[in-house]
Amino acid sequence: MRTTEYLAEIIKELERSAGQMSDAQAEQLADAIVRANKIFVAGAGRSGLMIRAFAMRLMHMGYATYVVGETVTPGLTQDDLLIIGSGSGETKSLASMAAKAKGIGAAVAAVTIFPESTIGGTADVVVRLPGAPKDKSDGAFGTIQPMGSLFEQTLLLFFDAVILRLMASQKIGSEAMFGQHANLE
Ligand SMILES: O=C([C@H](O)CO)[C@H](O)[C@H](O)COP(=O)(O)O
Repeated sequence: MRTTEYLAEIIKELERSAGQMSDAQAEQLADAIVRANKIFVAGAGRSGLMIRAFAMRLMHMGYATYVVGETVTPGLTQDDLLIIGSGSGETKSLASMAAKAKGIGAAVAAVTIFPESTIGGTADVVVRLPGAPKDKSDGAFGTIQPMGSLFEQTLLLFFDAVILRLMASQKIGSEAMFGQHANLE
């Protein structure tokens, strides 16, 4: 296939994925974000890149948002929310982070392919997204893409949809958000 044909196939996969998501689960995540004092996000590898993009938009909206592991990230408290993006739901560092956050009394949200995973089972709010886990992308999960690519793309688009949902409910527009954007870049 040509590159543009692969791209068309990826877009078809994403359209199929969109039809498999739950609005009720998305609402639970949006509610948890609005209720939280501070929001922490965590993810490994490519899933981590996608959740960092989400953190930036939450910051643009005025939410106190931190990426776990950054030098300036403060401590988590019981009034806070930890959002983890993990396709497998089994990434060890994230599973232990979720357990620690629960021990502190914070709310934990997981966005994952597998709600029954270790991280999904620990979380208070679970959003299931379609996709193939990184070690089993053999066609059985309806994707031609390698490893966790479909999940990771879906994660980015899902988070952008959550941002639009929050912008509407909190009545915050793009111009106000741009006012929060980094001016030292
Ligand atoms: O980077 C990744 C890999 O490229 C899969 O496509 C994963 O996102 C990373 O290994 C984290 O895995 P999950 O926690 O299962 O998302």
